[in-house]
Order: sequence, then C-alpha cells, then structure tokens
Amino acid sequence: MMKFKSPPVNSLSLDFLTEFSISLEKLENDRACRGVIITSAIPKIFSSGLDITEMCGKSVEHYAEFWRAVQEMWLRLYGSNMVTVAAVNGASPAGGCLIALSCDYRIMAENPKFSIGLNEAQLGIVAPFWFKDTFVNVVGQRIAERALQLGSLYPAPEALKLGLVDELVPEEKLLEKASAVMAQWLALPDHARQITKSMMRKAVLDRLVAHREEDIKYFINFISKESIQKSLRMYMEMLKKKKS
Ligand SMILES: CCCCC/C=C\CCC/C=C/CC(=O)SCCNC(=O)CCNC(=O)[C@H](O)C(C)(C)COP(=O)(O)OP(=O)(O)OC[C@H]1O[C@@H](n2cnc3c(N)ncnc32)[C@H](O)[C@@H]1OP(=O)(O)O
Repeated sequence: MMKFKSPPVNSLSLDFLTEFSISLEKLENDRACRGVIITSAIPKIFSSGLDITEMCGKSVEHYAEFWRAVQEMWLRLYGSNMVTVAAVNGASPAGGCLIALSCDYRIMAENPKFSIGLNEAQLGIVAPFWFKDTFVNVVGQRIAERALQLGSLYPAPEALKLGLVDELVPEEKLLEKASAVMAQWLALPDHARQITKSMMRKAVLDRLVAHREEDIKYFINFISKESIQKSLRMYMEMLKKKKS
C-alpha cells in the first residue's frame, strides 16, 4: 500500500512526483510485489492535483523539469505491470483524478462532499492530450467531452454514475474493500493480465513517449503566457480567500 502524506493537501510538487516515481519503480522491480493500493494518509484529501506554485513565476528550466516529472509519474503508473487500485478517500481534482484514472480500479468513499474530475478548464488551463486520453479510456468520448470542457468536478455519487469511479463504499470500509478487489485481481495469472493491460493502454502510452519533448515545449509555451500566469495567480488567491 502506498499512502500519500504531503500536508496540507497532497499537492503534486516536483519532490512529491519524483519520490512517487522512484517508489513505483522500486515496487515494479520487486518481483514479490504484484500490486499496489494507492490512498492518502490525509483526511478528506486524496490529492489536490499538481502543485500550482510549481507552475507560477518559475524559470523555463524549472517548468521543463516539473513537466518531465509529471510525465514520468504518469508513464510509470499508467504503464505499470502491477495491479493498481486507487482507494480515493477524499477530494481528487485534476492531477489527483489523473492518478486515480491511471489505476486499474477506483474505489471511492461514499461521501458526497468528496469530488473528483479534471477541472483544468475552471482554472483557465487545458488538460494535456494524455490526461484527456486517460479520461476517455475510462468514461468514453461523450462524457469526457462534456466533463473536460466544463472542467467538472463530480461528487462521489455522480462520479459513480458516470463510471469515473468503479464503486463507492463507506469510508471506514475503503481499505478493506480495496484489499478484497486486489485479491480478486491477483487471483489471475500475472502474465495474461499484464499483456491484456498493455494491449489496452499501449496506444495512449506510446503517443506520449513519441511526443514527450514536444509536449514539454507545449507546456512551457502555454504556462509561460502572461494570461495563463494571471489565471493561476487569481486561482491561488481565490483558494486563499476561501478560508478567510
Ligand atoms: C494547447 C496545449 C495545452 C498544453 C497545456 C499543458 C499543460 C497545462 C495543464 C496543467 C495541468 C494541471 C493539472 C492540475 O492538477 S492543476 C491543479 C488543480 N487543482 C485544483 O484545482 C485543486 C485546488 N484545491 C482545492 O480545491 C482545495 O484546496 C481542496 C483540495 C479541495 C482542499 O480544500 P481544503 O481542505 O479546504 O484546503 P485549502 O483549500 O484551504 O488548501 C490548503 C492549502 O493548500 C493550498 N493548495 C490547495 N491546492 C493546491 C494546489 N493544487 N497547489 C498548490 N497549493 C494548493 C491552498 O492554497 C492552501 O494554502 P494556504 O494554507 O497557504 O492558504
């Protein structure tokens, strides 16, 4: 089991992403490890998504390093040979949702206050093509089109209806259920399951691998625009004001 613990809200900073990728790599190379449950140690928060401060007022070199780390995390998780189960025990916007979507199975706590989705459009930014591809592979084109254009965050019951998560359980039963699902998936021979998983995900993974440098350039170009920087600053201010 991997438990995110980066207070206050498990934002995906460069350090967090690097540590996450290294942990995944270690587990992947450990023949004794056939599956991983991903959850959070922070109450009410699975992950708040990419750390917005990493995308504000930084150098081009920093943006490149940060984006490469985001790509690396996704390539490792989406392309993992292990069984991956997300036990979503709190809010899961944007990059947090991407992590859940990249797993093989998503179980969410049945709390309508917890929401999940790719809300980038609400921040005035655009979900990259591989976030979009991952989303489409889970919920299908029509639901993804609407959800991404509106940047919708769905409360747990709605997320279940759309197929964004596979099931809801009472929060106290989340890890028990995740373990039961893991046991069910691990009962199959690894070889057949792994080849099938790879077959289902290969095209989407290959697309990023083939365009990785181009994608970094797009990101830098996009995020460096003054209008985008302004949107992100305003969003951060809004988050801070919400408290007072
Ligand atoms: C054409 C080609 C285009 C190519 C474009 C390429 C790329 C661009 C796309 C980049 C993709 C980005 C994906 C993302 O993940 S962006 C991040 C989106 N995340 C969010 O919108 C979530 C924002 N946060 C929240 O909604 C809430 O914080 C919460 C997670 C629901 C938790 O709420 P609560 O418990 O009430 O906590 P607070 O709101 O008070 O937050 C505590 C603390 O943490 C700061 N914070 C929250 N989220 C983030 C974040 N994502 N990054 C950095 N910091 C964050 C918040 O400001 C508070 O800070 P202070 O204590 O200092 O006030």
